[in-house]
Parts: sequence; C-alpha cells; structure tokens
Amino acid sequence: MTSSPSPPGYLAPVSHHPSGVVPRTPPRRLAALLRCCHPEPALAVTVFVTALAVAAGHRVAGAAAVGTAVLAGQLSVGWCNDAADARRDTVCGRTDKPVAEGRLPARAVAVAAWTALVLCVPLSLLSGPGAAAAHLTGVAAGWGYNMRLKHTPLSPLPYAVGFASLPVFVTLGLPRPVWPVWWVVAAGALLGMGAHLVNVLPDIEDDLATGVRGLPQRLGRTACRWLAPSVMLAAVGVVVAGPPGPAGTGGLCLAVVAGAVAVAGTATAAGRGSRWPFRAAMVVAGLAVVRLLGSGAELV
Ligand SMILES: CC(C)=CCC/C(C)=C/CC/C(C)=C/COP(=O)(O)OP(=O)(O)O
Repeated sequence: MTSSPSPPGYLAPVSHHPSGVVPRTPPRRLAALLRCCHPEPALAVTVFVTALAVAAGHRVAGAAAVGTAVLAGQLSVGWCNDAADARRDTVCGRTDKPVAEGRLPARAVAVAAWTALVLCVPLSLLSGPGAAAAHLTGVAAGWGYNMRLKHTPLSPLPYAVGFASLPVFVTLGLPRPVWPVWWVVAAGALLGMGAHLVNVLPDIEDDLATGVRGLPQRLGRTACRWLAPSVMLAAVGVVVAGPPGPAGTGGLCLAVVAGAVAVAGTATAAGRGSRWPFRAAMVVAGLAVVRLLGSGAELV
C-alpha cells in the first residue's frame, strides 16, 4: 500500500490490476470506458445545464452547443479522474472502477480524457469566447482537482469554481452575452462543494489509507455527514430567496422537500460504500435547477 499522493497513474501503459486482464471485445471495452467517466454526475450536470440554457433564453442550437460542450467537459474531467487514481483504486480493490478491476488499461482512459478535453475547446467556443473562457476555467479546475488539489485542504475550491462557471457559461453564451445574477453563481458554487462532500463520504477510509487528504478526509465522516446537507441546503436557500419578491408557497415547499432529501441522504444512509448520499445530492441539485427554471428570466 502506498501513501504517496502522486504521481498520477494515468501514465502507466497497461492495466494496474495484478491479473492484467483486459477484455478484448470492443463493446465490453467501450462499456468499461463509459463506466470510468463517472456517468451519473456527468449526465446529471449535462441535463441540468442544458435545461438552464433553455430557461435562460438560448435557442435550440445554442442550448445544444452548451449541452455538448458541458458533456465533453464532464467526460474529460471524469476520465482524467479515473486515470489519475488508477493505482490508488487498484490498491483499495475498488469494484466500481474498471481500471482497478483490470478491465481497461489506464492509458486508454487517459487518451479518452485528453480527447474529450480537446473536443471541449471548439465545442465551448461555439458559445463565444467569453463563455468558452468561463467553461474552460471550470473544466481546468476539475483537472486541477484530479491532479493535485484533491490532496489538499483546498479540495472544495475546484468544485466551487467548476460549478460556479456553469451559469456564467450559459449566460455569457446568450446572443447578447450578459453576466448571471450573483445568487445563481453562489448557488452553483455551493452545490459543487456539497457534491464534493457527499462524493467523498463513501470512500473516506480508503482515501485516508492511500494518503488522499482533502478537506472532507481531514474533517472526517461524522462532520461531513452534517456539513454536506447543510451546504446543499444553503444552495437551495439561495435559489429560493435569491429572486426578487417573496419566495411563495412553491419555493418554500421545494426548500422543505430538498432539506428532507439532503438530510435523509447522509443522516440515514451514509454507511461505508453507500452511494445514497450522492444520489440524494443529485436530487437536491435537480430541485434547485427546477427552481431556477421557474425563474429563467431572472437569471441575468
Ligand atoms: C465544469 C465543472 C462542473 C467541473 C467539475 C469540477 C470538479 C472538481 C469535478 C471533479 C469530478 C470528479 C470526477 C470527482 C471524483 O472525485 P474522487 O476521485 O474524489 O471520487 P471517486 O473516488 O468517486 O472517483
């Protein structure tokens, strides 16, 4: 077992699994590759941001450009993460990581990450240079997390930057580019930090054993179980209270439901290996986006 936070395992040319077993059939390798991209959050982020783009006033082509750029960015960050973590995931015997199971060489995942990153640049530029700069800053933050910052107390920072960049990408990409209102950006940053806390929860012991010491690992499981729903709730509070005028019954109901889901996700099902905190966080993020969709015209 190694306690070194680096170097990234993506440089290795073959599978890290002791057996070195790599399936030869292309469909199986493709399925394994897709599992490496963190498909659940990648899909959720893409759907949420595309919906936000429609609510903010993008036409079909504009929303499609936003959606494909976000998908490319999320794929690149997700694959980069599994490539960089290959050695540690193998040491921990992670059964949810195809590279650690010997189903795919780390190098293939690294190539996919770089390919998606390269594609992300022109796809982001379809929304204009300012919007592209915002989105690529967020994607760079994700790579920064994977390569270095996840080992430091600053680990929530790239999540905050990455998720805050998304509404900026959407509104700077409008036919008449404009900055989003502050509370949408703040909500994005809070949702990102909440996502970080719930994503780390299931593997906190494995992370500590392999020398990964980001902020959640330093705080410990118990603190994260309470901090995660608090941060997610703060995000919902911002989207409910942010728009001018009273929140209304709908807003208050949404806040109550989101609060119940966020607390249930970590308070009752946060055992080792549980994915429920993360799924609960995605439901909370979805509710926040639903609220944002209702205030589409007020995003700018
Ligand atoms: C534009 C935008 C939204 C950018 C994203 C910002 C960002 C920091 C993303 C991190 C994504 C990721 C794959 C985390 C896995 O973390 P992990 O290695 O701690 O978890 P794991 O063990 O489950 O792979």
